Amino acid sequence: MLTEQDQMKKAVGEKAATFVKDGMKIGLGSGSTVYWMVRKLGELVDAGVNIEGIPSSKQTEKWAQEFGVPLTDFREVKELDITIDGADEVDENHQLIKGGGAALFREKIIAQAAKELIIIVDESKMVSHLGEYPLPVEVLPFAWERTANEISKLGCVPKLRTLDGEILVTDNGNYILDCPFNKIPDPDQLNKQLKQIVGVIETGLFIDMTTKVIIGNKETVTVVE
Ligand SMILES: O=C(CO)[C@H](O)[C@H](O)COP(=O)(O)O
Repeated sequence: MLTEQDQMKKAVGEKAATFVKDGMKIGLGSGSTVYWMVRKLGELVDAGVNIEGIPSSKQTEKWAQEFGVPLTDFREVKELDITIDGADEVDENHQLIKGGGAALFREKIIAQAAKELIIIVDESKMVSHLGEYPLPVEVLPFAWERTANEISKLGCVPKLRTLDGEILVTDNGNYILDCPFNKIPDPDQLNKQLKQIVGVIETGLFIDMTTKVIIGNKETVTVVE
C-alpha cells in the first residue's frame, strides 16, 4: 500500500516518462521519485521504445538494470536529450537544492549535459525561498575540516553527513557537508562563493538549469515551464 506521498511521487515519475521519445538519450537522476520514472521507462523499453540512459548514482544504475533500461556513458554520448531528476527544494524561479541522496555531483553533470532538465517533485518541495533544507555540498575528504570552516564564514554551521554512525562517502569517494543557511537570498551568488573555496567539489544549488517542473499534489499533476 503506497502512502499519499509515494502516490504523488509515482504520478510525477510516470508523467515525466511521457516526455521520453524513441531514440532519446536520457540522464537518470537519483532518489525515490526517480525510482518511479525509471520503472516506467522499463515499461517503455518492453513496449519497444528505443532509449538509453546515463545514471547519476550506483542506486539508479541498479534500478535501470532491474527494469531493463539500457545504459550508456559519456564515452559514447556527447549530449543528452533530456535529464529527469528529483529535488529537495524548488523555488519560484525553479532554482533548486539537490543532494539529499548524496548524488549531487553526478546529477549536476547529467543536468548540464542535457538539452532539457525536467524536475519531478511532490508539492512539499515547492518553496518561496531556498535554504530551509540544509544545502548539501560535496567536498574533498582531505582537509574537509578546513573547507567546512571556510564555508561557515558564509553564514552557516556545516555538518558532516554520516550514515549508520560512519562518515558517508559519495559514489565519487568524497564527503558531504550539510549547510543550514535557513534562507538563501541570492542562490546564484552563494553558489559562486562556495565554488571559489578550494576543497568544494560541487554544490547542491542548481541555478538556471531547470526547463520544466512536474509537481504532484493529492488531486493532480501539473507541468510548469
Ligand atoms: O538530489 C537528490 C539526490 O541527491 C534527489 O533528487 C533528492 O534528494 C530528492 O529525492 P526524493 O525524490 O527521494 O525525495
